[in-house]
Amino acid sequence: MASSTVRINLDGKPINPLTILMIGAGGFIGSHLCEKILNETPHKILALDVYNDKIKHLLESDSLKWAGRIQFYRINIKHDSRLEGLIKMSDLTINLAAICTPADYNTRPLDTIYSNFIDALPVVKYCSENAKRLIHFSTCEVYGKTIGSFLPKDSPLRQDPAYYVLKEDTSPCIFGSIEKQRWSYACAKQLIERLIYAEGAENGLEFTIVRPFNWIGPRMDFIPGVDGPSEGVPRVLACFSNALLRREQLKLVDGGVSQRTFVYIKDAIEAVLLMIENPDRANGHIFNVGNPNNEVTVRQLAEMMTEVYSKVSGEPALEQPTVDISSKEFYGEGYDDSDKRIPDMTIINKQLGWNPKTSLWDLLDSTLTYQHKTYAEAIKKRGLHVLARYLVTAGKCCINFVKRDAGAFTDLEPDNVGFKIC
Ligand SMILES: NC(=O)c1ccc[n+]([C@@H]2O[C@H](COP(=O)([O-])OP(=O)(O)OC[C@H]3O[C@@H](n4cnc5c(N)ncnc54)[C@H](O)[C@@H]3O)[C@@H](O)[C@H]2O)c1
Ligand SMILES: O=C(O)[C@H]1O[C@H](OP(=O)(O)OP(=O)(O)OC[C@H]2O[C@@H](n3ccc(=O)[nH]c3=O)[C@H](O)[C@@H]2O)[C@H](O)[C@@H](O)[C@@H]1O
Repeated sequence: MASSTVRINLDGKPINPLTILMIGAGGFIGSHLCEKILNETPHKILALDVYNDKIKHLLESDSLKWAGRIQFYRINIKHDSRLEGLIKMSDLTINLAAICTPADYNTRPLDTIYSNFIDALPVVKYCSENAKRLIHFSTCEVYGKTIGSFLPKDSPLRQDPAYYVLKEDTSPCIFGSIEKQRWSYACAKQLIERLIYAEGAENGLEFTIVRPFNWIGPRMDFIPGVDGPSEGVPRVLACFSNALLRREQLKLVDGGVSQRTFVYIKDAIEAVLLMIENPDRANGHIFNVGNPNNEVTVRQLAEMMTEVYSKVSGEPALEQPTVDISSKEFYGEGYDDSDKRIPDMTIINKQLGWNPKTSLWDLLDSTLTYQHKTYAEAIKKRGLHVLARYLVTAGKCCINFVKRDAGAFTDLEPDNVGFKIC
């Protein structure tokens, strides 16, 4: 931050520079939060993660204006004795670390529960014991299914917001049966919320709990086979982006009838900054952070993304851009779904005056522009290599390498070798 003017918070109080320990800083939300803090505040960040690819641009150059205000710690919080020391060094801890992709919840339920509950325990304990403030990232999934989803399909009560709008202080948490392992994540997040709340009530922990409602934008998850495993299944934005980039059909799980509200990551991060800088208004609260105006079914999301991507890439959409798939085939046994997620905004409005701004069309436009610029070329190159590999294996051609002798065919990296098929 260039200016040395005193910044004031919502109550007109000066904002003192903070040292913030951000656990999970190398992820999607963490990378945007680091950028925001470094660009717009004088705060220091101790950025903790096992990966740092998404924040490399913030760490690399000494000449950057924020040099010295961010320090990366490659730490796995499952087993690292440095954690308590870092919490003690900081004014505030923000915990983002988690397994949070639905494809893992029913296939790796133990890892999911350990990551979202057991691994978060020491963070809560050290904050409480050392009287340090904690902002913990939970999820809108703690609400589970809506009450309305249990009503008969033709019940007029389904139109009544009392049966579907999700409120922090009154809505119940409704999960499926134990064999529906989808809910392992939501249940672990709910229990850590209850523990944090109890630490606040019994031991005076200063906490804020964030319940994100489908935050999306650039750098979310990975594109399978490019910057993540080929067989990996990321969240819906990256699944659909991947299909669009490869000119494949977008897969609609169980007909794509589930509904979601999507909020632009840059809007959501503004809410988090308000929480950081207004502790008197944020402590002791649980906040929904979402955009109730951006509701669509997953099918509508697929249609909109197809239209936006066609505009962004200049390529016409496929004749049949989507295909239905069962959840069992897509996610495996034990999957279940949230039917509808509309956040009630009363508490965040009252406490922090925050409202999201960006429409679904606009946020998809900027996000898909980013996806196209970042991945389209890499995917084309990889496609050529797969084709070449197939042709060689099938004995249909031989390959002349044109840049360097790359040794075994399997060692080829699209970026450093070219070839001619003959
Ligand atoms: N993106 C959303 O819309 C959304 C919605 C609801 C909840 N959340 C919650 O917000 C948080 C961040 O989500 P995200 O979308 O940025 O996910 P992400 O997967 O991109 O980021 C999580 C980061 O935590 C790190 N991490 C995980 N386990 C760790 C460990 N043991 N030690 C150190 N680092 C570890 C990962 O390497 C990753 O960089 C999560 O707690 C998630 O449950 C996100
Ligand atoms: O983002 C959130 O607020 C929370 O919700 C997500 O859960 P969900 O919205 O179900 O996950 P997505 O992968 O984004 O899927 C959204 C919907 O699209 C569907 N889907 C997903 C991928 C796909 O290729 N096709 C498809 O139809 C899913 O079945 C689901 O109905 C994840 O659990 C967390 O990241 C987070 O806590």
